[in-house]
Amino acid sequence: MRLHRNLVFAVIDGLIEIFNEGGYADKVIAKQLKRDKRWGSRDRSFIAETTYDIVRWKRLYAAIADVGEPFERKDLWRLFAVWCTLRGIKLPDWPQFEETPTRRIKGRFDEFSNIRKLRESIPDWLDELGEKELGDKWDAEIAALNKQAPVILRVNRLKTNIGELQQKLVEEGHETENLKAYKDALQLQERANVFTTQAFKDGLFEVQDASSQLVAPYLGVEPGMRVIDACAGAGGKALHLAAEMDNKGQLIALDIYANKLKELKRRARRAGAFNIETRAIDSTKVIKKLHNSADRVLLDAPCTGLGVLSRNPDAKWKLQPDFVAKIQETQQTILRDYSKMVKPGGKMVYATCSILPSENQEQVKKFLKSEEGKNFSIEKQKTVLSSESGYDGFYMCLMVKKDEKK
Ligand SMILES: C[S@@+](CC[C@H](N)C(=O)[O-])C[C@H]1O[C@@H](n2cnc3c(N)ncnc32)[C@H](O)[C@@H]1O
Repeated sequence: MRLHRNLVFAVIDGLIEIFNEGGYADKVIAKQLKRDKRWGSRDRSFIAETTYDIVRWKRLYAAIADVGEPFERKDLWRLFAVWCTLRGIKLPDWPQFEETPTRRIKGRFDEFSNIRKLRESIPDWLDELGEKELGDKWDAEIAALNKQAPVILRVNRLKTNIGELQQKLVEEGHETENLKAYKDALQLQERANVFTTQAFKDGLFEVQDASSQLVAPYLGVEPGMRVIDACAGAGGKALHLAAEMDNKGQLIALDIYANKLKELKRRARRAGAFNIETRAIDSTKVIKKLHNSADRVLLDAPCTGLGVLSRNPDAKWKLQPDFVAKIQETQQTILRDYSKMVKPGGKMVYATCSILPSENQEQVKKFLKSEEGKNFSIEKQKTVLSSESGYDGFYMCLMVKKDEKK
């Protein structure tokens, strides 16, 4: 691989913003990619993937390069040199790489491979938490979460079907594989920016991880039902629910952030999902009005996101231990308050994209013991580990509300 100076500069500039200025990797990369209109798809993927890689392996690379935060510019060049050396990429004779100790880099990599928190490049507290919660599964799980996530599409059944979409994508130069265990999923054979395809612009698919695609079907919605997606965000699952309902019935999408719901509406228009109504939760009245009214409620709760580190590696560095405790309180409040919207005999799914039992089955156990939770029982639950599925880590639990009349 030949390194191009302006692309490497874009990576280094991006890393400064992410590591030293608190920028979010996805936003910073999107900004860097706008620097030069002449960059082609290979150039763009070099910038995006290299930046994500160095973010993912920050702790390991910094230990190997013997540099610490806050990073100076020259330190980031050293991290980049480590990235190249470990990939077997020959360093060009640029002044920034003078005196790079290539052999020492390899030696230190071997040395650090015996220490999990360095090998897997994670903060001490996260390594301790993962081991405490997952025991001997943590080793394989964190290794899986450090792999680059594949690109998975969800075919929009409101507009097309798997075979038709595959054909359209072939015509636009993208081969996909049918994932048999996931009824609506296609995996891209080669990474590409599919958002620029006509098929995407026509709303024929969404980009959505395979594990995430299990959640909407888990709720068992049917056309004609009244369904509430209480933490709908920008609507990944809401769009899937609308397709599962065949656009029939009422789907109320709630969130505390109106701007996310605005984005949901835009995506719904593109997807041809017409039965979604959005409501921002700006007071407790919004929820009260919906008490005992829904056949199905989805609680896709805010969480640590520890199941989706593959696609969001900078969460390893942005996440703080006190946030873990805080978000767990929010999850319990959401379970308590929003479960009241389920009507007697109705069902609810509590889901997270976390792999921590304390955000998942432990939260459900606690809820079932509470005043409101006494009305519910578990119908089924599923823990998806990234190390076992090859996709994101997820949890989902389907609960039924008692119907006293029966
Ligand atoms: C896991 S994300 C949802 C992702 C979304 N369902 C999807 O599939 O694209 C959790 C969402 O919960 C929202 N949220 C956080 N606190 C909330 C609360 N107290 N009530 C409702 N929504 C909340 C966040 O704004 C965020 O959009």
